[in-house]
Amino acid sequence: MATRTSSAPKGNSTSKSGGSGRGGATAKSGRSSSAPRGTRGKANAEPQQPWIVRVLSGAWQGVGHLVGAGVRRIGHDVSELEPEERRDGAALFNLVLGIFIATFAWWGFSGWLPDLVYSVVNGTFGWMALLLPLMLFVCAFRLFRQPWDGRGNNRVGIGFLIMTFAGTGLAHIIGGQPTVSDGFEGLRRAGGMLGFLAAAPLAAIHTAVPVLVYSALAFTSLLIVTATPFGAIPRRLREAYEHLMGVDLMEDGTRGDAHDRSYLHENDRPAPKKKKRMRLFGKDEDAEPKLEGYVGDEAFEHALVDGEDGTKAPKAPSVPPGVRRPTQAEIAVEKIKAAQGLGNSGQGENPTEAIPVVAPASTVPSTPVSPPPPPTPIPQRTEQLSLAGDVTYTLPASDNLTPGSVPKERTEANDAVVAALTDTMQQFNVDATVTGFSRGPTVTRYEIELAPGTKVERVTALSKNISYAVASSDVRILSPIPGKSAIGIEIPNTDRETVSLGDVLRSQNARRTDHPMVMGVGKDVEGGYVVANLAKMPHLLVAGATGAGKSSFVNSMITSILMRATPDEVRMVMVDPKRVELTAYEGVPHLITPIITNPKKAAEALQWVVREMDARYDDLANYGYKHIDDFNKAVRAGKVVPPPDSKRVIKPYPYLLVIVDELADLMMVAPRDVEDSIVRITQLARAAGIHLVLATQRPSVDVVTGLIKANVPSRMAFATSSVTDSRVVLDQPGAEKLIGQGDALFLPMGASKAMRVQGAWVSESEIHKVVEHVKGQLQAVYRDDVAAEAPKKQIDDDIGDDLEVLLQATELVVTTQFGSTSMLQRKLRVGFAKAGRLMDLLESRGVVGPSEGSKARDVLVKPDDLAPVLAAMRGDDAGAAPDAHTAALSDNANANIAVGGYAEDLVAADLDNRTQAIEYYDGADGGEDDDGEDAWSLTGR
Ligand SMILES: Nc1ncnc2c1ncn2[C@@H]1O[C@H](COP(=O)(O)OP(=O)(O)OP(=O)(O)O)[C@@H](O)[C@H]1O
Repeated sequence: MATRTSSAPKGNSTSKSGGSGRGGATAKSGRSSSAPRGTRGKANAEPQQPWIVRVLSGAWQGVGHLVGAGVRRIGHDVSELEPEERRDGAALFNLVLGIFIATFAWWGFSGWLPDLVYSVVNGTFGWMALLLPLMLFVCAFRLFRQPWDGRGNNRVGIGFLIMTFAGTGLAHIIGGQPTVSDGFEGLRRAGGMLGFLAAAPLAAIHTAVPVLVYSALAFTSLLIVTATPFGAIPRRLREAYEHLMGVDLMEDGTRGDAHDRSYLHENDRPAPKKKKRMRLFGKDEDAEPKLEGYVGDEAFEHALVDGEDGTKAPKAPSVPPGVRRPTQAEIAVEKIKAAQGLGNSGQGENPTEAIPVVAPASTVPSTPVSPPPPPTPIPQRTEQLSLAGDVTYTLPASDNLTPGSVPKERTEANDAVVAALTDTMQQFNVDATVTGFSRGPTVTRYEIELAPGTKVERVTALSKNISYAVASSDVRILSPIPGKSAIGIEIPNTDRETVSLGDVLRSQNARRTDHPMVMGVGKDVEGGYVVANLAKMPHLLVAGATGAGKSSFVNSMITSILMRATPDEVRMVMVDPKRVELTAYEGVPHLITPIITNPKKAAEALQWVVREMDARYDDLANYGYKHIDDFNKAVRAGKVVPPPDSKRVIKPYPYLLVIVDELADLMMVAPRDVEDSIVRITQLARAAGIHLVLATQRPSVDVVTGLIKANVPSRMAFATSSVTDSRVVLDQPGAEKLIGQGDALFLPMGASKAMRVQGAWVSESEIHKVVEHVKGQLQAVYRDDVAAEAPKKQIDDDIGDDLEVLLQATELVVTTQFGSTSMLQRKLRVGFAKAGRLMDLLESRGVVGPSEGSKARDVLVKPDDLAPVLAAMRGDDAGAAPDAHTAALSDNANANIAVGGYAEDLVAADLDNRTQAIEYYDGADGGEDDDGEDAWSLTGR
């Protein structure tokens, strides 16, 4: 059986679009430049052949193509073979020979020629001559339809040869072991000449020996032809049984799909019946995926081992059988042609511009194209705070944060992926080209452009095949890339890079603003630095599975603030129920209260934040300002004057950043209180300069409730364990495909699409240095009212969950001056038992007198006294007049600025310095304070 030995591209891997688009052009020229050796050899030899040979050969080929075209249309259509891939001449030879032998072996034709051939064939193979036509037909069928599958065709051919040999040996034994003395006629009626030669020596030992040997050989040949490994025999037998009994093969789809990958249109998979027929013809459709499956498994195993021992990144993964991967040189040649005209216009300088696929990385080794951010220090701000004349607070020096590794723009791993993507597109006949890629620290986004008329769905439907081809389960497809007519395929880098917080804070955009609430977020997929203003978010939800990078993000955030903000600009409340994540910051002067580790205390601290917010709002309302920034500006300008009889010194309010490292722990302790506080803070606190950052590893609906979600507009989703969690955090899937360790989707307020970023990394030692610097200058002055004041507002235990309805009942009874249980029942629509309980509560609080049988009770509170009674029930400090309350809180707020235990007048004396300082950054940032300004921004590299 004539087969091609080298694997050639399968037929339909070639675009038939006539080169429409670059994909088509690339595919075509790629193929022609890599025309099969056999074809090329033939073309060279042709001129040397006599014309008669050429004519006959041409005629033979012509008939072969004609028959082949018909055979390829049998069942599901595989007629899209390229001319140079066909083996129709050889296939026709097998077919004609099979028919010829069948004429006398099966149908008994006679004549001098059949008789002559019959004598030869029958004399050589004996009874096996009956099977020869069948074998030749199978070979012809394969050659017509799958000429590209050289390996499979060779296997079938070799299997048939072994089968013939074993069959003749067995036939010789069964035919009575004729000897040469029985003559040619005697041998023909057994195993023929071949059978005699095969079996006679073994039969001399014992008759059983050739029987055993050739039975085993025949069985083995059957396995070879059907490509069945020994281990798969039971499964094959079961399948065969199911097949014959007409039972649906459960696994068939999978096998069929895997096989289809090698030569069928993706959307053109055969119906189960057709698959059945193909298998009955001995086609190795089951075998191919199995064999290739082993190869594929190996590739994945290699990838794993490589990853483990840190050796070289895996090469592009295996491709389906018979499909030849274009060489790097071919890719380079084609892409250089395609990319001509793009020039080298500063590629890499603009992070939004993908690197065109021009040459393999071997010629562009893993070197950065654009320079890393300058390692120059962050300029010291002019408003360094002078405290008490002899203490000057300086921000930590930039060199406390070490520079990260130099970013790479292209590595060999990227080129391997480009080759794998190109192959996949070709295999599935998708007319698309990989036009470039943008390498980020964790993932690279490959850009794919479609030829006109090619559907986007053709590519998106290939996501699993792409995952397979690049040996990664974390492939994410963006269609389109926002702002571009291209599909983006994000594939994790096998050689990840760490993003240093120092680099992010030294980037252009971070330097552009002095706003103290600006933090370094990380780097996006295009390699641009992402910085965000926490004041503009205005509240942030950080979620992700354990180990995904939340705490590292929170560390980066806090360190950013410590690097950029003085304690009088930003104050922090840190809640760390896990107890270990934030301990490094204990004692920094930016803290208002020691780090809170007790969830119950944390819930109370949130209530303090609500009170602080109310106090700030009171000031805003009293003095007629809408935002704390305006109020602060007015204070510095001396426009805010306290009432003449007040001793209060009005000072600017610092921003207040409340960080909760594990929201779930708080929600478990006091879900209602925590939710109420968070909702109140998030609804109003923006104008008051109070901002919440809530982190959780359990983004489920009982932790991140609908109310919390609705009021926390910015989201940072690290890798989640399920798509449901992703939806809870982002309202869209995607986070479940992230690869952990700082890989995140960032959805700042106002953005419609989440941005993929690699979070900035700050090491323990860097944190330590920064914290030491900060603590060395000032000691933290904690406010004891944060956790202490809250118990005052405790609601009595006996009221429990009935506070709201009790307040209504009190209002009702006092305003109507009618203490009737049945009235409460009617008006409040409660049952008798509840109304009776409410009346008992009212009696215990002195609102009504004791029961007097069926008569209504006396009401002891006059309508004028209703407000303090209600306040007492709520747990508010009833005695404090609203004004006094506000003033006290405001003084507390001002005390926040009194760092280092200095007296208030000292702080007041410093006001001028601070005023100037704060005006400086407000002025520099003035334009950004407008509503609607993005909370985040990107910079170049
Ligand atoms: N931005 C990053 N860059 C590099 N590595 C990171 C980054 N973020 C996290 N990692 C790696 O991932 C590990 C786990 O991160 P982290 O402790 O922040 O996860 P977590 O989500 O807070 O987990 P848990 O909820 O269990 O505390 C870190 O020890 C670090 O090795």
